This record gives sequence, structure tokens and C-alpha cells, in this order.
Amino acid sequence: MASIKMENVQKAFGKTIAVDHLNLEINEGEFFTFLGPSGCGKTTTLRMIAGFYYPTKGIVRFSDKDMTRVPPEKRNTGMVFQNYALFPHMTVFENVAFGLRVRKIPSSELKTRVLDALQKVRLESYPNRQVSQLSGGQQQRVALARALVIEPEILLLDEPLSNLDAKLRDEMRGEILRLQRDYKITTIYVTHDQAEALSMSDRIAVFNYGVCHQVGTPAEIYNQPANDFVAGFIGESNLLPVQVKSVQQENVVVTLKNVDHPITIDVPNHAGEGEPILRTDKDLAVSIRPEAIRILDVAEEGVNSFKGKIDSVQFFGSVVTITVAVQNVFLRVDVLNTHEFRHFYQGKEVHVQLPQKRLRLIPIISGDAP
Ligand SMILES: Nc1ncnc2c1ncn2[C@@H]1O[C@H](COP(=O)(O)OP(=O)(O)OP(=O)(O)O)[C@@H](O)[C@H]1O
Repeated sequence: MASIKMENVQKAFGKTIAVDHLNLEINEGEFFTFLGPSGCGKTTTLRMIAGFYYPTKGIVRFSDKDMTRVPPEKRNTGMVFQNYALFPHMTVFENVAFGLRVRKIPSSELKTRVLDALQKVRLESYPNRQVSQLSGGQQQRVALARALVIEPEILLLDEPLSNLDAKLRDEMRGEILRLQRDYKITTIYVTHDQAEALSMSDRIAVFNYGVCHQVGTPAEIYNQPANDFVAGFIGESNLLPVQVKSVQQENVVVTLKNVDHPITIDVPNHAGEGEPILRTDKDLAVSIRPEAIRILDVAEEGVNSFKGKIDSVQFFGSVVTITVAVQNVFLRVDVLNTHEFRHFYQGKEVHVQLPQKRLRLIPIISGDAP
């Protein structure tokens, strides 16, 4: 097992800056995910860790050792690619044995290690099959066995489940987590699928346009998004552009932009809790998750309670999504499918309550794309 450190790393391809100012620390044994939309720099970062690319600037360390310009074959990392990159004309056994043959492992040890790896990915009955005769899920298991058999210090997985159907993807998520725990291996997982990232990772780094916007546990990323990009990319979020009226030690009072009659919202002040001080001269938004908003028949005493009208009710099975219009602001509210939701219908006058603790005041950076 190794830890990984990236210190002020940049990677440029000609004029394109694929990754910039990247500072990351990944702990030994951690399941760490790079999450972001297509083209945000996830794969480039993974390839700099594998050694397929060298950074233009900055340092990559494994357990404090400078690896920045060490070639891939001297790094002791195992990689699984999106398209598996198996050798189609070889058997399952030979595919898995490949890395051991390159390392000149004696044949009796090689056999034991390959069969052991095949057993770990539950393919012990197929050593002599041609990989072209396997299903997508089975091919993915061969790719995992091939990466793990060399006993790497670091396992790198680049969108490994994107070619599988939804059910198989679910199954393979569990398999990958089980293998990661069995081998106790530092793992980096690249995906653009936020559900995959939230459900599998110890920690997540969220990327956009080559910049890492936030690093945190799944709950931190979901509950305390750093800006409107993170809030919008992970799960659903109501993002309300606001102007700051007053800043107190415990709370910040803001007013909603673009409404006819003033609406004042009271949000917690997170400054001093290890979070950066908000620049109130920048564009800001209040963010709140749809499941955090309460719909009430009558107004409740206290702050952040507003009159509105139900605009639509959408039934999704376990969850019902209700859109409430407060003046010309549309709030998405998710409620569980309990008997309560039947009281909600289009056109009904209601009150919405935004619990203060579930609100966050965050910078709007979406307009800052390069
Ligand atoms: N070999 C290359 N030559 C030139 N530009 C590249 C190269 N590799 C990546 N890029 C550019 O760098 C940026 C980041 O690409 P990267 O593949 O790292 O993104 P990604 O987040 O992994 O996207 P995807 O999920 O689509 O693979 C993109 O703008 C891409 O076009």
C-alpha cells in the first residue's frame, strides 16, 4: 500500500491545460474517486499517477518518494481501462499471467498466483476460455484479476463499469469494493457517475475544467458543497441567487434576487469553521437539497417560511417531486411516498419552510469557465 501526493501539478497539451494547480493527498488503503463531467481532467490525472503522462509542472509522490518522472513499469500500479484492453487472442489464464511473465516470475508461482487471482474474481472455472467468448462483466473481472495479480501498491480504475448494463454495474460495484478490502489496496476510481462516487468512495475529488473544486467524504460533498458547480453536479439542488444584507457572527441575512416582493433568508455563517471566508462582493447563491424543504399547510412561526403554490406533482415511485412556486421562484421539494403526499395537488396554496441548518451560502462559479 502507498499514499499518493500531488503537489501543484499541471498538465498541458499544447495550449490546452488539462489539469491545473492540483494539490491532492490520498491516504494508504483509501478508496478515492475522481468525479466530474467529460473532459474535466480525471483521466489525465490518473495517467499522471500511472506514469503514462508526465506532468508539465509539479510533483507526484508515492509514500513521500518522488515518482514524477518514473516510467510506468517501475511504479507498481495496476490499471483497469474502460474498454478492458484485454488480449483477445489469449485465454483468460494467459491474460492474467501476462504481467507476471513480464516480471519473469517462475512458472509454479505464476500458476498459483493466477489461479488465486481468478478465484478472487470468481472466474476459477474459466482459465482456458478465450476472452472473446466472455460476457462484458466477465471480461471486466479478467481485467481486474490482471491488474491485481501483480500485487500493485496502487490500483487505478478508469470508468471500469461504463460498458456494463445497469444491473451488472450494481453487482460489479460490490465486487470491486470487496476486492479492494480483500487486497487492502490504495484505489483511485475515475467516474462521471455521481451515484457510483457517493456509494463507493471513502473520499471524492470533484473536477471541472481541469480544476479540483472540492475534496471530501461523500456526505461532506453532498451536504456542504463548495460552490454551485459541486451542488449542481452531485444530486439535485435548489440554487437561489442572493444578495447579502448583513453578516453576523452566527448567521448571514440575504435577499433573493429577481423577485417582485422582497424575500429575506437567514443562513448559517460557516466562516471560522475551517471553511473559506465568503467574498460578499462575488455572485452568491443559497443552496438547499430538495429533501430538506418542508411543505406545510399553515405558516409556521420562525424564519425562512414562505407562502407558495404547488406548480406540479411528479410521482417517481419511492419519491414524489413537488414543485412549489414562491412568487416566480420554483423550488423542488422531494417527499417520500407516504400517505402524506396525497394532500399535495397542483394549485394548492401552501407554505414552504427552509430549515436554517440545511442552507448553505456558496459562490457561483459556473460563469467562470475558461
Ligand atoms: N493526449 C491529449 N492530447 C491533447 N489533449 C488532450 C489529451 N488528453 C486529454 N486532452 C484534453 O485534456 C482535457 C482533459 O481530458 P481528460 O481525458 O483528462 O478528461 P476526462 O475528465 O477524463 O474526460 P472523459 O470522461 O471524457 O474521459 C480535455 O480537454 C481533453 O481534450
